[in-house]
Amino acid sequence: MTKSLFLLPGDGIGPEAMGEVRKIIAYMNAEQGVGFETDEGLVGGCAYDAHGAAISEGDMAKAMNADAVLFGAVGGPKWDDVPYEVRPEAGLLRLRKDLELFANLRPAICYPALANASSLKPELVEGLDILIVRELTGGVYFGEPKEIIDLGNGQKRGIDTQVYDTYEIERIASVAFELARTRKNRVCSMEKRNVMKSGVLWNQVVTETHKRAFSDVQLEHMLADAGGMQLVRAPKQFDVIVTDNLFGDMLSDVAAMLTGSLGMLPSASLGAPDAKTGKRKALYEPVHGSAPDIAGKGIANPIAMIASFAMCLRYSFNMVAEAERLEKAIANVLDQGIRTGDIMAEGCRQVGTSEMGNAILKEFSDLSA
Ligand SMILES: NC(=O)c1ccc[n+]([C@@H]2O[C@H](COP(=O)([O-])OP(=O)(O)OC[C@H]3O[C@@H](n4cnc5c(N)ncnc54)[C@H](O)[C@@H]3O)[C@@H](O)[C@H]2O)c1
Ligand SMILES: CC(C)[C@H](C(=O)O)[C@@H](O)C(=O)O
Ligand SMILES: [Mg+2]
Repeated sequence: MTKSLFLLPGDGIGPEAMGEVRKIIAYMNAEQGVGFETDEGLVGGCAYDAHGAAISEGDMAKAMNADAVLFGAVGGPKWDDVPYEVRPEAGLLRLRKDLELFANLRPAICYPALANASSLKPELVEGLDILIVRELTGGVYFGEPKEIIDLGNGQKRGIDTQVYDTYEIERIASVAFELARTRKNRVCSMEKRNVMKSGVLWNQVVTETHKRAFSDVQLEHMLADAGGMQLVRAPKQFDVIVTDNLFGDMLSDVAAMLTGSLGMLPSASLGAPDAKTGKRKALYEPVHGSAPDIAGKGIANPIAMIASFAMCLRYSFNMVAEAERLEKAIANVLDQGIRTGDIMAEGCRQVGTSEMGNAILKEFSDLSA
């Protein structure tokens, strides 16, 4: 079986974090004979600089044909004034939409050694293990019309449209219920049915999907604003949270801070399994952005990117033991008190991006021996 990986490091700290994953891939090929075949392309601002588009057609085709895409981050102030259609973020949105990556899995795990790094009291986050399942190809991100119109009276109107069809809600709810069965068997669905028609439909379809095929899973509904509050009040009450594209974006950044830093949160963006082969298209992306404030300094935390690669091993290549070993390597390095600046604490040793990557690779290779 081929194992093709298409790497899109992107902008800002994206290439810095991806460099650490590249080392792990090289190690797995050289020492474990895994046989990953890698190729690389441009996405985001760097693609705009090279081709005038946030991703070229050639790189889109490569992403489409790869077994898995590894994505770094895009964006930055350099491209603040480029036309909206070709802004860096458009490259990521096109990848998600064209590859039909409707299910974005964002696990928020608080590693024991980092309970003190969260902005919340340690007892609230110790042992935290929640999974946000974010709908990724619908909602207000892609709904039409999406425009700014001139009203002709000195006023303009900005329009975004929140749209969800039954099948979109059904398939993301099914993913959440299936994943809950492998965890604590609980799903909390978040929408705003008190204000939004799409929220009313979301609530109905999740309820019906549950009744039809997943009644063994415990289901709860919560208004998304209250859900945000509960996430910081008592986050451990949740197991799996399923929500729409925009609420999922915001709630996952909130969840990131429960784990200590945005630099800790990985994600997997998955499509539906192919009817014939069972294979699903997939892109693995840290939740954080290009972090322009620290880009180029060699101090970014590469853990979100490395943990995204662990998700790739698990979901795209069924290399579950290797994924667990890589996650254990991350936990061990944190236990040793090795920290990048964003999760630095008293008594720990502060390191840069590549030193953190090297420490994780060493643990990974020790655990593999
Ligand atoms: N997936 C993506 O490519 C993605 C995601 C979010 C934002 N963005 C883009 O990134 C740019 C910057 O956005 P932003 O500043 O709102 O969000 P950001 O995630 O880039 O940064 C927010 C804060 O978190 C810190 N941070 C983020 N990742 C870190 C890491 N790995 N290690 C240490 N610190 C880290 C940053 O230094 C910054 O202070 C924007 O252009 C935005 O559109 C891209
Ligand atoms: C960069 C941006 C398009 C993206 C999103 O809004 O989905 C990011 O914030 C994320 O969380 O993945
Ligand atoms: Mg976001």
